[in-house]
Formats: sequence, structure tokens, C-alpha cells
Amino acid sequence: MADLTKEQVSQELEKIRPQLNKWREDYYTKDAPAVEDNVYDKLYNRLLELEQMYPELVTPDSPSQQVGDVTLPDFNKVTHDIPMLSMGDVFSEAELAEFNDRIEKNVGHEVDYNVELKIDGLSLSLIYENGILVQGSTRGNGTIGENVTENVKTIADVPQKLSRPLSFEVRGECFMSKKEFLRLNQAREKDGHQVFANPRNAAAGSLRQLDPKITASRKLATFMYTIVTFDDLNVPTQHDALETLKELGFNVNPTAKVTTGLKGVKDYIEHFGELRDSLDYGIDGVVLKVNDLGLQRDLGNTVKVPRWEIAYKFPPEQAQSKVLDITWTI
Ligand SMILES: NC(=O)c1cc2c(=O)c3cc(F)ccc3oc2nc1N
Repeated sequence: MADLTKEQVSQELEKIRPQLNKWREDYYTKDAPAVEDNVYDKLYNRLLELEQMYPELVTPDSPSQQVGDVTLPDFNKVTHDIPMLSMGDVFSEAELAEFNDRIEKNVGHEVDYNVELKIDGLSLSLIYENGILVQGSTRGNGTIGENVTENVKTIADVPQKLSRPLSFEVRGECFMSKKEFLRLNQAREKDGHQVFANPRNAAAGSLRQLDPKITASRKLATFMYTIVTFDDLNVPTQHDALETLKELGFNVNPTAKVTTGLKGVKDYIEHFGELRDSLDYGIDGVVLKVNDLGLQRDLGNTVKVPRWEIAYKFPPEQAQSKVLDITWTI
């Protein structure tokens, strides 16, 4: 990157910030994205790059200062005691190798990863008290989310009562299957309503409804992936956490795989890059998580993302073949 003067960076930031904020506004509050995720992500990463050059140019309204969704004014709000962070994104094998190098340097040895599909939905938090579902909420800005408890109770695969009287929080992804997305859009077209741009926006628009009866009329689904407070559950790894979630009656995506270092990650990415179109749910990448939960705690989080996981993003659907063109040198 040629060295840019502060003035040049300031001018470019003045163009990028409003553009990203406009796209964010559309993406979160209108549930109708103006651009593909990867276009947003690339410009967002450019903003981060420029802000890192001259941190004094960061403004409070910069997209880098807000995390996650913009919450609509009309939902009751909930505070996430443990922030719901987002994930760092990478777009190439070289960046995956950099992530792995950082982890091995920090930990001092090779680590196992739990590799999971990155479901293209919206984050969901579920809180249970003595085994009873008492609260469902969205990520919101990471600290303040939207209370969607009554809506969540209409999702068939969300257990309202657990087989054990546990009090804890679990987190996962709420999504809409491609089949349901087509059915819903056909119905909306017939009724002269605006159709949803993609299953992710249909899921967001359906979960973030003020009227639970509307949510109930749309078939939402979940894949849960985190037990937030697992102290008394004696769960040593992320893979075990997924097993425990399944035993407790949650819907868990069945494709997770434990790898040693990056060995096997290439195959996993290529395999699911090929299967992507045939899955009945949208995926936009693959998530690598340090499998050992103790190591995750030691590695900790930055203000915005955990240090112990990374999301490798597929190229957008129409560029699907590109996933196979990556020359892997691992
Ligand atoms: N879309 C997903 O399929 C998916 C998303 C996340 C997260 O957003 C996520 C965010 C955190 F702060 C921590 C763990 C996470 O794990 C995750 N795991 C997944 N499988």
C-alpha cells in the first residue's frame, strides 16, 4: 500500500464512511441489502486499513465504532451481560495461515480447531432458567439487543423446556431454509408485497417482527453453537459443547469437524464449497474455532472479535467456482 498522506486518507475516509453507513442502514433496518456482503466487507476492511494508518481520523460515526445490527426503536431492549461479538473475516488461504501462525505463536504449539459451516442467518441468544426458556434476543449492537422472546417461542426447533433444569445462555444462528424462502416470496408476490432479497434478510425480517403471529407464519430454524456459561457442565472443547447442545435438544449443524492445525481445513472448505448450492440453508463461509475452551479463554477477545476464531468467507454465490480455484500451498 503506497504511503498516503493524512489529507489523502482523510478524503478517502470522508467518502467511505457515509457509503458504509448507508449500506448498513439498508442491511439492518430495511432488511434489504443494497450490495453483496463481500462488497461491504471489502470496503469495510479498507476503512479499517485507513483508520489504522491515522487513528486520529477515526470518528464516532465511523462504522468501525459500531458492532452488529442497528436496533429498531420499537423493540424492548435487552443487555447482553457477555457481549455478543462478531467474527473477524478472511478471504484467502494466506490470511488463514496468518491467523493460524498468530494462534500458534500465542499458544506456543499447534492447536486443534473445531471447523464449522458459517450459516448465513442472524445471531440469536436464548436464556434458560431451571430449564425453561425465559428470553430470546438478537445481537443488536453486541451489548444491547432486541427482545424477541415471543417470536422465538414460535420457532419449532427451539426447546421451550430442557430435559434438565439448567440455568444458562446458549447462542446460535437463526435462519430460514431456501425452500421456505421460496415459498414465502411466492406468497408475498401473490399478495403484492415486496419480496425479500435473500434468506438471511427474510429470516431477519421474520424474527424482528413486532407481531409474533407473523413470525409464527414463517418457518424459521436455528443451529445453536455456543454454551455461554458452561462452568458446571464440564465441557472441555467446542466440539463437546456442540454434542451437549444436541443432547439437550437443540438443533446443531451436523457438519462440524475437529482438525489438527490447518490440516483438513482445505478439504473441508472445498467439500462444502462444492455442496453449497445443494444445502437447504445458506452458508457464506467456514468458521475455525480453537477447540479447547481453556485456550479460548486464555486467548480472549479484542473489543470487537474473539482472538480464538476466524471466519473464512466464500466468494459470492455466482463466483462459486472460484472456491475451487484457490491454489492451496498448505
Ligand atoms: N454464522 C455461524 O454459523 C456462526 C457464527 C458465530 C459467531 O458469530 C460467533 C461470535 C462470537 F463472538 C463467538 C463465537 C461465534 O461462533 C459462531 N459460530 C458459527 N457457526
